[in-house]
Amino acid sequence: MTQTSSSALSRLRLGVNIDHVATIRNARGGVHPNPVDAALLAEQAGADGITAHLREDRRHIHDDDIHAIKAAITVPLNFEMAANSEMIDMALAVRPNAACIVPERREEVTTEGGLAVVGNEDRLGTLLQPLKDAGIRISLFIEASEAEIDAARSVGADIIELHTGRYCHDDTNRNFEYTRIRSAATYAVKQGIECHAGHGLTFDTVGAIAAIPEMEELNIGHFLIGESIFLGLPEAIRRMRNLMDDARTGLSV
Ligand SMILES: CC(=O)[C@@H](O)[C@H](O)COP(=O)(O)O
Ligand SMILES: NCC(=O)COP(=O)(O)O
Repeated sequence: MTQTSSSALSRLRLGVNIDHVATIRNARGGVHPNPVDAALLAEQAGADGITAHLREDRRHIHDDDIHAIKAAITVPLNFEMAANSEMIDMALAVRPNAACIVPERREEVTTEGGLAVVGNEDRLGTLLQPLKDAGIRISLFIEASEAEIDAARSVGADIIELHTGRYCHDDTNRNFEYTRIRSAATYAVKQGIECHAGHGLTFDTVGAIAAIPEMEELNIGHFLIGESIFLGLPEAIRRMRNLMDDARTGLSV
């Protein structure tokens, strides 16, 4: 195995998800804190992209937030959305850099798993074609499995984002979950698909995922917004960025 400096690897991008700034705002039904301000602060602090999830129930991010964020930021917008025609229309109106298709269940507290692409290829392929025609990159938020990666490729996905929730939250099976994610990342890149990861990542869990050489982007939100209460958002981002960079220093491929 050869030692490769981190400079020889593509720089691992950090997408900051600002959903839960809107959660705090909505708690009082007002306008503060403004997710747009958070997105700009994150960009100034070194975020390589902004992620925002317009849920069908609008529990946090609202339609106006998406339009305002897209107009304000200069880094790419990763627009998270459910696989339905309402969100397709929204994505075509906003024209984000990427649309990340995530599963939604109104009763869920947060995303519970990956999108079921296997078995839904025809529906997803047809639904997402207008986004591809518009030049919007297609990202599918999936479980770490070769079958889901193959299905994602068959519907024209440019990117897969591997769900890291169980890896982050299940102390008993963390090694097993890590091995699944690592294998899936290697497989995805061999299939010509860009590999991202996200959900539940913290200062304690980001390192092993960041050290996967095929990983190109991590999307991190809830933990960073929580940490920003204590450290401030720029410092929380700075610490996460340093942990990601440290994890890739001296990587062997
Ligand atoms: C797909 C994912 O893991 C998150 O990006 C998603 O936004 C989680 O949903 P909430 O932000 O509503 O917790
Ligand atoms: N797709 C994952 C994401 O955007 C952020 O997830 P989380 O860090 O808020 O759990």
